[in-house]
Amino acid sequence: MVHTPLLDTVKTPDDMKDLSREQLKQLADELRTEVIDAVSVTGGHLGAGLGVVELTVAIHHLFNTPSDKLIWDVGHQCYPHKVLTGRRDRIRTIRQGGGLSGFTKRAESDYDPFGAAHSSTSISAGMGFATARDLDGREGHVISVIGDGSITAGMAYEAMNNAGATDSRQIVILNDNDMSIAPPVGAMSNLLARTVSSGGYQRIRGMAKSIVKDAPRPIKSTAKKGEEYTRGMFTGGTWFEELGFFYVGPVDGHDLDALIPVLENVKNMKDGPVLVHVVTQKGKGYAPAENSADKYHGVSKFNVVTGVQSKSTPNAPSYTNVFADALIKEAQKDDKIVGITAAMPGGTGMKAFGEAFPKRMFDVGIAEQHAVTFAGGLAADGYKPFCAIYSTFLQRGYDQLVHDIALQNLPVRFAMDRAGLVGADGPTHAGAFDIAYMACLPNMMLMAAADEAELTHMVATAVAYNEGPCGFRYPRGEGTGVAIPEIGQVLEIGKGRIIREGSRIALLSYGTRLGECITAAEQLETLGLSTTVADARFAKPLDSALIKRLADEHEVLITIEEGAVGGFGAMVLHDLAAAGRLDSGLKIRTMTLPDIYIDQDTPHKMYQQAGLDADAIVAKVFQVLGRHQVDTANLA
Ligand SMILES: Cc1ncc(C[n+]2csc(CCOP(=O)(O)OP(=O)(O)O)c2C)c(N)n1
Ligand SMILES: CC(=O)[C@@H](O)[C@H](O)COP(=O)(O)O
Ligand SMILES: [Mg+2]
Repeated sequence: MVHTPLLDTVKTPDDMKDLSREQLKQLADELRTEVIDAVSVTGGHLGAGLGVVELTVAIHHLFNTPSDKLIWDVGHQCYPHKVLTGRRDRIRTIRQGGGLSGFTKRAESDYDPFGAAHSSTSISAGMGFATARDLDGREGHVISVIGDGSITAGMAYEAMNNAGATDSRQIVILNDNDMSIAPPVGAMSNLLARTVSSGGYQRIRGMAKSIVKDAPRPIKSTAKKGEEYTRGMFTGGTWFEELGFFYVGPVDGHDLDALIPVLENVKNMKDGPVLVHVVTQKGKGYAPAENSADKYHGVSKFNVVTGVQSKSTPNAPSYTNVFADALIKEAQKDDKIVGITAAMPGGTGMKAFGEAFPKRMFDVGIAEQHAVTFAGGLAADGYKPFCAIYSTFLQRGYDQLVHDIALQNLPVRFAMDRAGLVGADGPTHAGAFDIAYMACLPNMMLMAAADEAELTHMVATAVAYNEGPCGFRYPRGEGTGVAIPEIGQVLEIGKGRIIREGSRIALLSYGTRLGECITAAEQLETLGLSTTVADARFAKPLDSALIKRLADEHEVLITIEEGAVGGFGAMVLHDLAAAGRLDSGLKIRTMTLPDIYIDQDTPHKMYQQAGLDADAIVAKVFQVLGRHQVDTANLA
């Protein structure tokens, strides 16, 4: 049991207001211990939270949350914030079914004024709060905390460009730990590194003098030195100031003696946006995190003493690894293949690709919009770009998909990882919509892998398909354990396959629900219902001949997919309607994710809740036939 005498007295941030500096330091230590202990039993995002313990304490000590609005970018660093804001009793439920979300969530607490999980939204949202406050003539502060990784995304620049031209009071805290999930990339990252390493550059203007007047001596002398620097010096401060922000920093984000006076002065500023550049260490205060390459960005349960994470032995390779291996093999034969990731080299398998082909892999930072159009340019000039982006994050590049890729019919290949429900990350990360948002685009060719072997074939098919853009989707986690071919075979475009032949019920699967369909078919068979199972492979172009055959030769046709309404099932309905096949007595149903956001749980339970497992398929068949499942005697 963790010994936290001071933390025990903090039920809400109000209990922190009168704490002395020494007590706040003790509180930070206890808070760090509590977060480490909690994540050791739940797993989750750890390194980012450890890096902002002091910052979280300082903000809640100084500002009047929840009346003042505190907006965490991404929200993966919010565990210390949750502990201090009345959720400590549930912190060991974080990311579990029925428990706290792993991100900030409006429905969860008044202290989470804006939900997140996708990055780089906090400055825009903060500006919205600041503007609403100003329009109402209210008082109060708006604080957005954004990381050095997240500030690389276009949306953050759009927000700064807008906010910097106003005199609306808004505080942006740039939490610079020189890390994204992987090491950060890009010119902004270089600029921040130069800014931090240049140390005593801080330029002082009238306001900054008051900012440093309460600061401890080392900061004061740094600031004084800063006065002597010439105006044209190239520093991060200059850059943000050119954009209209009052820049303060860099400040040691683990030193409450530095942080509190600086934030206190910033709090007293009257007009305009201010950016406080805080330097922190990801994983701070926990040696295994500090010393690991990924700073314990996301961990499974672990032993607090050793830092060793529990690892379940996989039964099969992950889809991500199968994709990466297949692409590497294809790239050995075809030097036009290049890989692109938007700050997720490990998660998408692009790290392995980059190790095999250092000059042919591009990590563009958190910049999905740019990644898509960058791929478009490469494709337009003869390359075969594989843009590997999680389904949920590709949403951010949607106009680029439409306008830059599909409309121009450019052969960019979209490898859409994390398709379907993902588990602990919950609804923000569910790959729910890509079938619908991709299938409606003219020129787009679309596939979904039913297992690892199919994924290998789809990689080969995507390499061979140069007529226009295409996408293929596959889920998070391990595959089914089927044998993986050494090299994939090129599939016939728009042709599905029959997995098992039956006569009365037809199950048409798109993606990895195929296994559940086969299980359901076996159950139905034992109940006397002869069932065909087909794997559509393609959502676009659809295998109209296969669909027609299933419709013509069966009493019931059910489509199943790991996606939202408006996706594969809707495509099949359109196809049948166009062929006049909905005018007759065909009993057709579409099984999709329900039209709700499903909270985090194990993927198994989430699919159960979604009604997309074998039992639900069997139940659906009985419902269509108008029979109760227990009434098995007269089924055949
Ligand atoms: C739009 C989007 N793309 C990718 C991600 C995945 N992602 C989550 S956190 C993260 C790194 C963020 O780095 P930074 O903002 O510096 O925060 P840190 O983890 O270093 O505290 C990434 C790439 C995301 N959440 N949203
Ligand atoms: C916060 C965030 O967006 C990532 O850290 C994400 O949680 C990673 O998900 P995977 O574990 O599926 O790579
Ligand atoms: Mg960072």
